Amino acid sequence: MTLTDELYESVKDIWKGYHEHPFVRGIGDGSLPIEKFRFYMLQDYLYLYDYAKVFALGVVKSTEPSMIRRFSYFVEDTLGGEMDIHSGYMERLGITDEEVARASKSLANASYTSYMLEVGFRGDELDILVAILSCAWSYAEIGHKLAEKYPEAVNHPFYGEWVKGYTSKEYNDMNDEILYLVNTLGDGISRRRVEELKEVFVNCSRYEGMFWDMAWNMEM
Ligand SMILES: Cc1ncc(CO)c(N)n1
Repeated sequence: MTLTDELYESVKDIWKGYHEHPFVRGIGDGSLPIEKFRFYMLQDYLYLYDYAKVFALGVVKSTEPSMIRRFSYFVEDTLGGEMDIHSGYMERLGITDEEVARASKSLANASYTSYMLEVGFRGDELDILVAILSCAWSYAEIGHKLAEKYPEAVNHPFYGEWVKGYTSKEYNDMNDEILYLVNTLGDGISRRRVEELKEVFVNCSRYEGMFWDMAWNMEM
């Protein structure tokens, strides 16, 4: 069993909850009220700046030139790739730069990003990749399952772009690369280390669940 198989095993019940979540299902069948999505988009936009910073901590913590470059590329891929999905929606939803500048993170968002940053400051490259993995991998899985369960979801006039973004080759390539790096760096680590990484993975997965609840309830 690879490290990522083992990590997956420890969160599969939590992840099942994402696929049944009313917010996620609402994106799939197009029934999600726009105001909830607007709330989510702004929060997720703020989230992604910190997510990029977690990758940036990987630049700081890495010693191998190839890893420094990988992390730097992930920073750029987040700010310039994934955030393109957001920019399109921000415009359509009328969320201006001023509104972003004035906005503050919800408690769930602030807790989640603080936790990931703390793992990044405290840990090494592998901790950083595992903290990131539950985000990247669960969104790839959500995109994939939505496209499978709701074949029309990608054509939805509003939510289609979101589903397309997270089922795109670029997004999935990045996730595959993180999976590969976790298994490579994690090859031969001690049981104790595996347990530490599982704790990070489970905590981040629980935070993902809180983020979906926060979005659905528009809860600051
Ligand atoms: C909260 C959250 N988790 C994961 C992703 C995917 O990167 C995202 N955009 N937002």
